[in-house]
Amino acid sequence: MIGRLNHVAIAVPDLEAASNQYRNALGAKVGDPQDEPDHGVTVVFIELPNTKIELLYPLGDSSPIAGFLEKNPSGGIHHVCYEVDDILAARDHLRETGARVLGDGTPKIGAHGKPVLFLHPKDFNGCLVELEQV
Ligand SMILES: CC[C@H](C(=O)O)C(=O)SCCNC(=O)CCNC(=O)[C@H](O)C(C)(C)COP(=O)(O)OP(=O)(O)OC[C@H]1O[C@@H](n2cnc3c(N)ncnc32)[C@H](O)[C@@H]1OP(=O)(O)O
Ligand SMILES: [Co+2]
Repeated sequence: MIGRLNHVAIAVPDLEAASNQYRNALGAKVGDPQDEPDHGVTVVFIELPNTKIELLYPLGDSSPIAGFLEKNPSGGIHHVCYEVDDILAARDHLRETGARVLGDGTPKIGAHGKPVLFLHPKDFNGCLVELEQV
């Protein structure tokens, strides 16, 4: 069911500093910050030859990543995103396996304009999993 690794997301305490570090120290192709108010984050995408890095910074006062950054003030890997062909079929299958789909199970439109869902980290070895329909 899951396909390519679409991105690895890193929550950062300073989006500009992290962007400059990837651009200057790591020589990566770094995009511009993109506010995603529906998700409570500002994101910066870094294009790699085989996947993307998604830098995340809280946006607004009820960001879902605020708690993560409080616990990890230097930042840290926040989630991985796998691609799926059919996100509703994936959701229903995962629910049948007992996995918790976060929210009410209705996909939201993510940063790439595609439907996304999240699976609880406690059900996937402490790793927050995002699914993106491509
Ligand atoms: C623009 C969209 C973009 C895209 O790719 O298109 C995005 O990726 S948006 C990304 C931001 N949105 C989300 O992350 C939505 C899904 N996340 C959530 O709903 C929350 O972050 C949640 C429920 C995973 C955790 O929320 P919170 O930290 O407030 O809850 P708890 O403190 O109760 O945490 C419960 C338990 O889980 C551990 N935890 C929390 N976050 C993570 C994480 N990222 N990775 C691994 N584990 C995580 C936390 O430490 C708690 O564990 P415990 O042992 O009980 O302390
Ligand atoms: Co993501």
